[in-house]
Amino acid sequence: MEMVEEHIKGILKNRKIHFTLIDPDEQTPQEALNIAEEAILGGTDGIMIGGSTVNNDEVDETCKILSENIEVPIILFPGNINSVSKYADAIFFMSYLNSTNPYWIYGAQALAAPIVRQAGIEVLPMGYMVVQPGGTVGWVGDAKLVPRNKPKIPAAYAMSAELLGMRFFYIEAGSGADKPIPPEMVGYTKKATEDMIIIVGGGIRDGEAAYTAAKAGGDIIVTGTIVEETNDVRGKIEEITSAIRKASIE
Ligand SMILES: CC(C)=CCC/C(C)=C/CC/C(C)=C/CC/C(C)=C/COP(=O)(O)OP(=O)(O)O
Ligand SMILES: O=P(O)(O)OC[C@@H](O)CO
Ligand SMILES: [Mg+2]
Repeated sequence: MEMVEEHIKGILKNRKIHFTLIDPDEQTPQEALNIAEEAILGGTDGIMIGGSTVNNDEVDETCKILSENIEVPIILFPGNINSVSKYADAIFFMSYLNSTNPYWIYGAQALAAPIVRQAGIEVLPMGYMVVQPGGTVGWVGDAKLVPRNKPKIPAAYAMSAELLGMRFFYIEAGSGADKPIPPEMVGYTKKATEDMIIIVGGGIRDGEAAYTAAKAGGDIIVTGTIVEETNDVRGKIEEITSAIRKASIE
């Protein structure tokens, strides 16, 4: 397969992107494969593998079965240094920019670097920022959560992340958040950067919310919890991906 970053940029020339996040903690690898296949039929562009509490065997086994069966990119969204697998295509190599704990800002990255190089997977350098309510990842990551009414804060962080050479920036409301990232926050962040790929996730459950995030300036819209909750993965993802495509052409 072509390199994941090039693949993403190729799609972005024409439209915005949807990724499905699968938490390997929540189901067997075979069940994860079933979900991924349904999500692909629903139009998702890639599968992210991660969770805030996972172990390496779960990540490895889930990535392995996916890599043997699906064509879309498999991208690690690591919760810690044990979330690396050679069966993935790429990893969001992320720094948790609004953590108060140096481990999440830079310690984990230094510990993970040799493991990632050993795995031989593509690296996608990413700034990660968690906004209120923040959920489990806000708590686990000792975050100074961004207030929802301060849209310019992530914008300034994104600008600085771009200056440091990061090429992706993820604004996260927390998995299962009751409300997604406010659209004006996405908008300021997109405008503050020149070439960064802006990823938006947390609490997006339907076409309308996905449309809002894409329309506001999100390049990649992520949904995770919704596939754990619905019994119609394909239909739900179809609703979300068609809303993202609509936001892309308007
Ligand atoms: C660079 C490497 C390899 C590691 C650093 C990793 C960093 C900085 C992680 C930040 C902290 C963290 C715990 C992130 C988790 C992100 C994530 C995978 C969230 C999605 O998790 P879900 O599993 O949906 O949430 P729940 O655990 O609440 O279900
Ligand atoms: O589970 P949801 O709420 O879709 O959030 C996805 C992702 O942003 C979590 O890290
Ligand atoms: Mg989860």
